[in-house]
Amino acid sequence: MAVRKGKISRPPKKKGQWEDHYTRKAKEDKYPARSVYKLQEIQRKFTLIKKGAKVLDLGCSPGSWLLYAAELSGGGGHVVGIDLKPVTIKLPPHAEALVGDILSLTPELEEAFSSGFSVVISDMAPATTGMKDVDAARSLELCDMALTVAIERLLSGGHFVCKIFQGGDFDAYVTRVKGHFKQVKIFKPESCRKQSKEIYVIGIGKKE
Ligand SMILES: C[S@@+](CC[C@H](N)C(=O)[O-])C[C@H]1O[C@@H](n2cnc3c(N)ncnc32)[C@H](O)[C@@H]1O
Repeated sequence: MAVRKGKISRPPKKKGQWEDHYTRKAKEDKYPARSVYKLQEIQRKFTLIKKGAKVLDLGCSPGSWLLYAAELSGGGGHVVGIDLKPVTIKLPPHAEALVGDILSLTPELEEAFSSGFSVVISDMAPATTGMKDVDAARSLELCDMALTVAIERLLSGGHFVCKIFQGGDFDAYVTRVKGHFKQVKIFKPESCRKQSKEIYVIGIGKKE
């Protein structure tokens, strides 16, 4: 490895190094991100989003889950997303994306989320540092907020999907989810990158 001016110089990344089958497929299928296939696998296994569903999508940018959830719920449904970043893709009329921070909701956002949802999905991810424990702790903070939002806004019998970076508090989080849902499943979609610590906690049937 060549060393210059005290810095380690790494071989340049090849163009498209992180492109894989799912990235290419997302482009072909006209979704803005490969993450759509994770929700698709979850949907194929658990059938959580039905026609007419009212869905809240936390961490929705760039909009793949939002678009897919809107396709599943159809025109009779409604999908609302929130993210720190705007969604710039064209959405169908029954889907909307709001900009905001789930960790400090403004009264306007509280209002937009006020009515009963049949499904709350969260693919939120913190900006990663590469430090496993820090990343897991930040992910957990987002997951706890997603669970709070789900408990407050889901209809009885509603479902919850939440991405989490596995860390020391993972089991305790799953226990918290179990307190509010009739069934809880842990699922790692095939389309998750193999090196990723992410996994999905799925709460089925919110308790009364
Ligand atoms: C993996 S991306 C979501 C991809 C999305 N599901 C899709 O399919 O297009 C994770 C998102 O979580 C968002 N996020 C992270 N922290 C957030 C917060 N505090 N409030 C809202 N969104 C947040 C990020 O801005 C990022 O866009």
